[in-house]
Amino acid sequence: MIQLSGVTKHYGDHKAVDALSVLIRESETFVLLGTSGCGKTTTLRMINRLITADEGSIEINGAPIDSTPPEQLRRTIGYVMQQNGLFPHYTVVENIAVVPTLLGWPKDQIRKRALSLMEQLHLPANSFAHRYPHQLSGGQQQRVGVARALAGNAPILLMDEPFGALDPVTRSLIRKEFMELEEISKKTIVLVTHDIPEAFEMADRICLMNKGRAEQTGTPSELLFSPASAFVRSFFDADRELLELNIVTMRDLWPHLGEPVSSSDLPDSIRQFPAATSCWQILNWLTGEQAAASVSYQHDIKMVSRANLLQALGDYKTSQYG
Ligand SMILES: Nc1ncnc2c1ncn2[C@@H]1O[C@H](COP(=O)(O)OP(=O)(O)OP(=O)(O)O)[C@@H](O)[C@H]1O
Repeated sequence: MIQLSGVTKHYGDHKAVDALSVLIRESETFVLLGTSGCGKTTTLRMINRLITADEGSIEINGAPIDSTPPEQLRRTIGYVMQQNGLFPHYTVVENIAVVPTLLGWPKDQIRKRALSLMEQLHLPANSFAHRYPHQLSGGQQQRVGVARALAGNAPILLMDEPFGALDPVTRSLIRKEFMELEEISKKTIVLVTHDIPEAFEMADRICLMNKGRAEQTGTPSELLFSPASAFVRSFFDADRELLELNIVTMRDLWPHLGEPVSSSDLPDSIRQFPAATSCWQILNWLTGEQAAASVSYQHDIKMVSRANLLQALGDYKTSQYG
């Protein structure tokens, strides 16, 4: 758990972060979202003491961060930088090994950990282990950056626009691979991004920042459907339809769909989706030859066509936005 209370940072007369209070829960992915210059990176870097707050306090599991020397604190907090921040004269393995080495792990344990991370991050050791950062593509460098941040098994991971420098295809691929890593699910992750779809895809909760302040903190669904201010509402306007399709699941639409059917009435060929499936995924399936899909929830099954899905989505949105 990370608690920021009334945290403020000035640069000269400019308040980069202004009395920010947020509680980041254990094992959640918490996204700091906002336009350029709103104070996201400054906030992130205050958590691992790369920047010192002028006012307010930051606690990790109830202990003020300034009660631990910065170097020691940073060994318990992984950090992925925007431009990977790899050491240019270290090989891939040496870069990944930095924190475990500082932690005094035995050599073979370090090597084993580095090789296992390389495998998980799709960097085969036989071709990548001894390369230097300049011999890697941007996507590969970013994978090494992630591996390095994970290597020491830190319970907290800070990520500053980790996929920001990549092209959209690589970006979405690496993001997906990252989210599938098993060890990620147990970590408390604080991620900085200005990319709204990325925030929605990754976040358990989002803090939308504006001029150093938190405009609203909540789940993606809360921010989208129950904006706390005109700023929050307009921030999502350009992406609203796509976000809605991605965020609303068949479970949400369940009361707005037709009556359940008996499984014996279903054609053999019909594809069945779980209720956690998003509207976007079902609509993509229904764009082909498919006229209908079925959705299961608890012990019931319902049929959906494109038309009744869109109708149910319209009803759901009316009930949410009012
Ligand atoms: N070292 C510094 N000296 C002076 N001003 C700074 C410094 N670092 C950041 N700032 C200013 O503080 C504000 C917040 O910067 P910060 O990097 O936290 O924003 P951000 O939301 O992360 O932006 P971006 O998405 O562009 O990285 C900006 O106005 C920036 O110009």
